[in-house]
Amino acid sequence: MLCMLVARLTKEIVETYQICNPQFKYSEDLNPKRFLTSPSVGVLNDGYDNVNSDLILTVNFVLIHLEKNKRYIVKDLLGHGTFGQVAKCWDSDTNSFVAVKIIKNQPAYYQQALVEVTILTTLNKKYDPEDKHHIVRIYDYFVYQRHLCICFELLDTNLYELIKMNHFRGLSLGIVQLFSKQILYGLALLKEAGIIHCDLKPENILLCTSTVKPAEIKIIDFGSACMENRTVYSYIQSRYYRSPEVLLGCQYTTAIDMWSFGCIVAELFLGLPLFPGASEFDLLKRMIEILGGQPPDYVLRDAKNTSKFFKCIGSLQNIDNSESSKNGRSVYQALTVEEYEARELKKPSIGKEYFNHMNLEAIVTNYPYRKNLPKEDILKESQIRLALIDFLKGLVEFDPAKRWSPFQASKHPFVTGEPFTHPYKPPPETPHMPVVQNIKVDNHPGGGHWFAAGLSPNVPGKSRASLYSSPHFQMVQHPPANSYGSVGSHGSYNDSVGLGSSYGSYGESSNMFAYYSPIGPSVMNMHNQGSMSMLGNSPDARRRVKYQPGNGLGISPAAGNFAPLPLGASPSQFTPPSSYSQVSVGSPGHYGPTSPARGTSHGSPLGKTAAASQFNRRKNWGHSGSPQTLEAFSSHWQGQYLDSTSHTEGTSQALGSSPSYLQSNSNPGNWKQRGSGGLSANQNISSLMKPSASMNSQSTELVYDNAETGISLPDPGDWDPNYSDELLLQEDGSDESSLTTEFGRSMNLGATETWAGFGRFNHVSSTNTPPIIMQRLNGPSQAFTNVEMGSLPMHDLQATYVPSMSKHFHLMPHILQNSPSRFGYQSVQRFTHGRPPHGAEWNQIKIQAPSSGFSSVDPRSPRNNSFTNSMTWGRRMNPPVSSMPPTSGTRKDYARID
Ligand SMILES: Nc1ncnc2c1ncn2[C@@H]1O[C@H](COP(=O)(O)OP(=O)(O)OP(=O)(O)O)[C@@H](O)[C@H]1O
Repeated sequence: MLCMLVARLTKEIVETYQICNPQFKYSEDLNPKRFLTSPSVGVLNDGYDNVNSDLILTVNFVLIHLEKNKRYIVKDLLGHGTFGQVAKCWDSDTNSFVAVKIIKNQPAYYQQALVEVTILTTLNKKYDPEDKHHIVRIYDYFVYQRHLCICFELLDTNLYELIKMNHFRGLSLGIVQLFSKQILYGLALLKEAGIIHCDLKPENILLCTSTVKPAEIKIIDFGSACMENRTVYSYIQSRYYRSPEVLLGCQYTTAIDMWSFGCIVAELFLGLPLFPGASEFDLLKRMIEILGGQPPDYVLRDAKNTSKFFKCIGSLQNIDNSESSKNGRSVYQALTVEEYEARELKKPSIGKEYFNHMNLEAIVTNYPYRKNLPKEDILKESQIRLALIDFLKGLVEFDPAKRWSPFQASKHPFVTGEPFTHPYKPPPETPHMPVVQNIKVDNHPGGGHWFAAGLSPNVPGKSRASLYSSPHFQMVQHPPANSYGSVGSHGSYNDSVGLGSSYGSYGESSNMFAYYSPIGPSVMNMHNQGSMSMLGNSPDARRRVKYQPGNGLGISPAAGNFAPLPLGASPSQFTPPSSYSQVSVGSPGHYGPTSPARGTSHGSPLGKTAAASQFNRRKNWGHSGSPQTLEAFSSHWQGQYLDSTSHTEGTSQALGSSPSYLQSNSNPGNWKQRGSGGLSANQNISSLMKPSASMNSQSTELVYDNAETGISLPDPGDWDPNYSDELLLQEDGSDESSLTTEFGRSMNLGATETWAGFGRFNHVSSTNTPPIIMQRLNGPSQAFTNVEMGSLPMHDLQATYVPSMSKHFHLMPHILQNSPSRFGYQSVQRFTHGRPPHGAEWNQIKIQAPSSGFSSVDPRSPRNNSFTNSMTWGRRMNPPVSSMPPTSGTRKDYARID
């Protein structure tokens, strides 16, 4: 009887209502909507979009891929980034959940998101068809309601969240080893493809869903990635993970990802970022202190930003490429805080110190051991720690030419599990193509022949020698005249089984580097307005284009040698006056002193607004991810916690459980397990979290030791929601127009054709434009062109271009020069959680006062607000893990590009 009543009042409630009132009619449309997007007021795009140009999502909102007639039903929000929202969606065709990134309805975001589509598609299909390299899979993309939607495999918690769930205590060495290996595997693939991720950090590495691939991770977020031989931006990488060469404004290669990787490995072990610089000055200072060195003189000599951080105390003539600072005597000396202040007329932000020991060895060596670890296990772990120190040294190596490549790092005993007996000497990286012989001149109207000189556009001349000898340098085979853009034929991994094979050219039909767009201009209502240079219209972009120190190219971009091609659409173009008009900037190098942009636009409005939104996101968002993440993950790791001994016995099993490792011996570097080591595949993830006091092999709950919760964490005071224009305000002294144009051209993308206007892209109208955007209203009008995605040498194109792609040429995402990711990097730094000091075990770590309510935070700090809403930021006072709010998908807490 009761059952029937319950059924009537639940399952059959509609019928019950109809019995009570025959007039009653149920309509799903009348149900209250559960909004996932905030703000949820539709003010743009016929009410579909909010003021931020985000599609307003509700639970059960249906995203439709019209061409395929495929429906994705929105169920939850997984995260939010610069580009838009990521929703967990139900794919009824496959009966599975997927993650759909719904890009903001603005052209710059759209264009940049196409870069991610293109790069990922290429990586997936061409380089990793069997999904062995720990790179997220892209399934689909389409435009719905004028939003580009990118469908990915659904992943779980990111590594930052994992560390956070472990109360910012490091993970066990076994898991650090396991994850290191997997990340290296991804990085090896990127290197092979000549792609630099440019934003590698813990929150861009996600665990696979527990049911699919437990204990596997994948690298996400290729929205900032670029081709190694087409590095254009100088403003990349999130600060904590930023490499010295990027910080100094040098040419860079895939080695910058290896630096970030080293920072990540250290953080996985320590639970805290290794270099939590509150500013670039602070970052460099920490690097110098912790690593006990500084960038080599040949790097400093050619770097754009050297004078910002160093003074010259010797003769520059003594610098003989990489040999100069060999004897430890450098002609450069790092500025003190006072000297920096005197030079820059502002105090550098300096963050707190979190480690008592200020060098890498001591920090790792003295990191607290797991409580109650038997002496012999401590001894064993101490040996592995020595291997870790040696491993890290090869990764966070100042000299990019000496920094290990993924292949070299993969052979390190820390990764292979072999006993560590002496400092590791990496095997030589197989040289790629002989550089000069394989270089073909890239013909273009402007006549600049970067590659004729055997140079990547950004290689300062004097650094060439060492760059070539670097394991990271890979000269991409330049396309012969009748092809357009070979990705290169390099076999960098020739350990037992070298790849050694060519990957063909971009022109292959299978190769998605022939950028294409899921939609045509008509869809976006962009109108062909004829050829037009975009360069002058892109004030922001020029500030981010890589500076060209020296004259390594033998060509001065300012000399107008390059083609009069556009730079691309700056996001600033998409914060336009309410009615747009075209500005014709048609000649080479017109981004000059006469440009309204020069000297008048300070920084990126998009960056600033993004920073603000990031701030709000951190402040307001709860954790919407799966609460079972860790438990689910853990459930696949049943077994005893393995001490350091078992580490060396279990790795091969753990990895063996991964098809990647089983099947990858013929892959780059022959990643076959060399020794035993690491983890049991059945190991409980909770037990892997290093400082856990109680390692219950069966428990899926982490048990923490109160004594270990007193660790001081990076201070929330470090975080600054105000975007720093520090880097963006620099006058380069060169005209990057040509440079960027050339970048575009050399990608062999797009034809010289202009599309202008906004169509139905959202404008940010004057009524809802934040003041920071308003400052751009008098700037150049928006117009975006095919050329902004690069100009294709047409003879090359015709020779090899796949006809089916030609219709999409106009939307080739070459516009990445003006990437919103570049513009939108926020000044969000890593949030810090103070915990009460506790326990002698942590005495190597500086203790911060218990921070309930973060009383130690400067009340004037804007950050302070964010910490009053403590739940959003995670817990600070050591509550049990079971009460942790679910965290996946909301990790946007810190360490963005400042
Ligand atoms: N495949 C996925 N599965 C689960 N969650 C995901 C997936 N991809 C992204 N997310 C979540 O969405 C968030 C935003 O994704 P992503 O970093 O790709 O966006 P973005 O706009 O490029 O961010 P950013 O501001 O860092 O550039 C991620 O931090 C993550 O939490």
